[in-house]
Amino acid sequence: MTTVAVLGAGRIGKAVLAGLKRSGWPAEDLLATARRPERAAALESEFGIQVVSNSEAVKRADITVIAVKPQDAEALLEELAPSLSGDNPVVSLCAGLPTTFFEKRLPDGTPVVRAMTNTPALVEEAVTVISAGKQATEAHLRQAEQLFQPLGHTLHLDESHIDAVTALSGSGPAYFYYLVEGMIDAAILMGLPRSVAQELIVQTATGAAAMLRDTGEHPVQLREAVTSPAGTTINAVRELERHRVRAAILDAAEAARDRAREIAGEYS
Ligand SMILES: NC(=O)C1=CN([C@@H]2O[C@H](COP(=O)(O)OP(=O)(O)OC[C@H]3O[C@@H](n4cnc5c(N)ncnc54)[C@H](OP(=O)(O)O)[C@@H]3O)[C@@H](O)[C@H]2O)C=CC1
Ligand SMILES: O=C(O)[C@@H]1CCC=N1
Repeated sequence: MTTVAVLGAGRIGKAVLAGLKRSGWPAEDLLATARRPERAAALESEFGIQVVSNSEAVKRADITVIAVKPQDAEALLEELAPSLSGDNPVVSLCAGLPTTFFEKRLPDGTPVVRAMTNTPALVEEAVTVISAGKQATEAHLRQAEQLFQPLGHTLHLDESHIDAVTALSGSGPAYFYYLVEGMIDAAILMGLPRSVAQELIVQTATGAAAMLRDTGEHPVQLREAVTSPAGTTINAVRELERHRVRAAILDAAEAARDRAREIAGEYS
């Protein structure tokens, strides 16, 4: 079996480990790293896997997943480079950092795959996009895909799209939570008890998401089905338009995309 090492098993790294375990990956073929001993101990007890040093992890792994924050990647790569052979693929989850960032710092020929997933990975509802760096072949992409399949959906896209993907699906859950928070506030404003407000809005969000997924209809059609002539919904839609919510969403996504580009510039 392929040995997978997850370097920096925080929120996203843990989601990858959990997915692999759910898919039946043997615990003895999974390795993780952490920089604090208490985190290492927690990972060992939660997953029943070995937590080792970064250099030992890459020496033993057939495929290495980098799941540290972008600002921690440079130091990590300095530590790793002497222990990597250049044959085994490295999969980066770091927002903003291009595959060239890794290719420059790792031994010549190291195949690098860039991936962007999202936190619904924790409930097997992620969407992960993977892109090949210069030395990554179709076989490396398939290997990377195996890691993300247990987390939800996986798509392949050219790396030129990954900053946009980061801004949309990577950050996207936060935008939906923000909308849900606003709707819960509206329920409180109108006097509903907080416990009812939460249930009402979370189930409305879940139901609307299930309709989008299961009917295959365009969101406009689904919205029209809710919006009765001279009814209540159109009054709300008018307010959303008056407050330029759609323009705000476009601007917000572009701002996230631009931050991803800025990160690339900061750590080129
Ligand atoms: N959160 C999200 O929704 C998404 C995040 N990403 C990307 O995934 C990556 C991880 O994000 P996230 O999981 O949220 O971040 P976390 O901070 O939760 O996890 C990163 C982990 O890496 C550890 N770490 C840092 N440096 C080292 C090192 N040298 N050796 C071992 N461990 C180290 C950190 O340790 P410590 O606990 O000591 O800080 C931390 O536990 C980021 O690059 C991010 O851009 C991608 C998609 C979605
Ligand atoms: O906010 C971030 O930088 C990370 C990347 C995508 C989602 N969270």
